[in-house]
Amino acid sequence: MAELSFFTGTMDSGKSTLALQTDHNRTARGLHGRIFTSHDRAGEARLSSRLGLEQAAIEVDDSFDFWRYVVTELTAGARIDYLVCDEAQFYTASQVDQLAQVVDDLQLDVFAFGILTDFRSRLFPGSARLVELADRTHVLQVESLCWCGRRATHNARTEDGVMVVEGEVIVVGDITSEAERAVHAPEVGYEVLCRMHHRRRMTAARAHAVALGVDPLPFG
Ligand SMILES: Nc1ncnc2c1ncn2[C@@H]1O[C@H](COP(=O)(O)OP(=O)(O)O)[C@@H](O)[C@H]1O
Ligand SMILES: Cc1cn([C@H]2C[C@H](O)[C@@H](COP(=O)(O)O)O2)c(=O)[nH]c1=O
Repeated sequence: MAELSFFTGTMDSGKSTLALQTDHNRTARGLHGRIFTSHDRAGEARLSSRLGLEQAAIEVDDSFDFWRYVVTELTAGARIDYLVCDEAQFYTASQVDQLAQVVDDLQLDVFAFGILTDFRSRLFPGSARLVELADRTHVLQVESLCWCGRRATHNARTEDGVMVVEGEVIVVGDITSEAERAVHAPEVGYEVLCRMHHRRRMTAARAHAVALGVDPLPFG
């Protein structure tokens, strides 16, 4: 039986790497897949991993129809055994419904990868629909860590180094390392945090400033 599988984890937990590995292992066994992504950091129609692997992919915008795409390809004689769908948090709920239809009515496996919540700790619509519809939801095994050492569960956004909780939901960007932050805090960056430090808006830089006594605790 074909399945709709959803693999989720914070930013930098290895989802894109697993997406590329999933495709690689199936291609190596003679299966034929299609790779999809949306707003990848490497640019349009690319699926990239921080480990340096990158692949061409089909860009999914809001008007893209998975069901129509697959049916058109199969009707034209193409062979498709599975779909790999990265950055699935950016897909619309209807697109996730189309993926479920592809699984049920065409018996193709669908492997979807994405973060669950945005910088405000609200579910992305695509991820919410995946949790509702997936046959299996897997949380990635490689744990990202908060600066305090706890498991990171939340994605924080920073603007000029300061954590923000208001703004556009989609802003493509990357995790900023401590070393990068020390030299230059980018306009928009991301940092993974545990829930407590996300609630308290306590990024690594802020914790450092508090420890040095130059920043008050965020109470009141
Ligand atoms: N220099 C490095 N050496 C080893 N592993 C790394 C390095 N840089 C990133 N990683 C690992 O790469 C993974 C992030 O990969 P990626 O697939 O891009 O994540 P995601 O798609 O979840 O954001 C993490 O598991 C991280 O530990
Ligand atoms: C939290 C959050 C993230 N994004 C963007 C930032 C990145 O471009 C991607 C996540 O990619 P990854 O492969 O999982 O690292 O999503 C966003 O647009 N809005 C957010 O709230």
